[in-house]
Amino acid sequence: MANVRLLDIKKSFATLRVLHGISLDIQSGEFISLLGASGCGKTTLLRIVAGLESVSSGGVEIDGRSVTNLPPEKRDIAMMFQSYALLPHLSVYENVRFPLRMRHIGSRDEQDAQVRAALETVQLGHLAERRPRQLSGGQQQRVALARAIVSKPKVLLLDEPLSNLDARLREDMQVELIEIHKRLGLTTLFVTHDQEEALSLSDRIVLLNAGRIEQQGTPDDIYARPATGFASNFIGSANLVPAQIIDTPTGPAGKLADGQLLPLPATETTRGEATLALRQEDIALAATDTEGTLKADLRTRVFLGARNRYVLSLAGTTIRALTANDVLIEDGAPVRISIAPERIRVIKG
Ligand SMILES: Nc1ncnc2c1ncn2[C@@H]1O[C@H](COP(=O)(O)OP(=O)(O)OP(=O)(O)O)[C@@H](O)[C@H]1O
Repeated sequence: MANVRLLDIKKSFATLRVLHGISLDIQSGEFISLLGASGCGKTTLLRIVAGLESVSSGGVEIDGRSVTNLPPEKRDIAMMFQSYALLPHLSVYENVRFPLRMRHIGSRDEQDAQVRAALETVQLGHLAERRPRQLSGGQQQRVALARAIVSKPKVLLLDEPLSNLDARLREDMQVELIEIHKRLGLTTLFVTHDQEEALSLSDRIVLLNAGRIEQQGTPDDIYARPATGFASNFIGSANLVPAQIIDTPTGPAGKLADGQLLPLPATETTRGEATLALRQEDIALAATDTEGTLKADLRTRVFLGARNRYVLSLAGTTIRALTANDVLIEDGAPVRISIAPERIRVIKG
């Protein structure tokens, strides 16, 4: 276990500036997700921590010691990639032993004990003699994980390790990753563009936007209090609706472009131009005009199995609402929506 410090890391590829000054303190044993859209610089940052990429400026410290100029093998870090990169001609056992062999770690007996322990951790002890092609995608992924943890690294770097798995397997592996992390307590930096994955796995989420940290916090924090429009949109896929925040006899409200009023909590202090962030899952739909509901136009319904996603037009803005699949509203029918005032986030300006 080790703490990791990223010190004002900047990185350019020729004229392309990819990272604009990333500073981050990662506590020993912490599980951090780097979350962001494709191309925002997540992988580049991870490769810099691993030593596979140089910095343009700034540095990396592990346990208070600068590793900025150390090669990957001197950093005590293991990295697992999206493609598992298993060696096809070696057995599962030999794939996992590979890093120990390459770095001459331990005697043959010690290596054997470490490989067996790593395979047990990922529950693959019984498949040690198989070749990678004789395994399912999920099993191959576990071999890659065993290979990453076999040398007992101080820091584990995971670059979208679950993205090649189908939805069901992915959920299973998420649970396993949480359990393995708890058991081994490795400081872990996990790259993903999947907000649900980040929310379910991490102690802390670091949201990256175009090479900068947009926001960081615990999953609860980031989900409940996205600081910017970008964060709202990215986490929880909120709808962003422009509004004028005004006082009404019953308290503050968001006045939408068509004049409809959306009540806000009494504690809301913003006034004037703002954006309302409305979470898809917080929007309730009704077919009848009851008090406190707003009129919207139904554009389409997308059946998602357990849920429905309704695409609506609210005061000229397209919004999406995620509901249980028993809320059935006919296409073309008038729709009313409501949303609990305390669930609405007001973003200034
Ligand atoms: N070796 C390189 N040479 C030139 N440009 C690069 C290099 N590596 C990455 N880039 C560019 O840097 C930017 C950030 O890439 P990076 O792979 O870090 O993004 P990412 O957030 O991990 O995206 P993804 O989720 O798609 O992997 C991209 O515009 C990419 O094209």
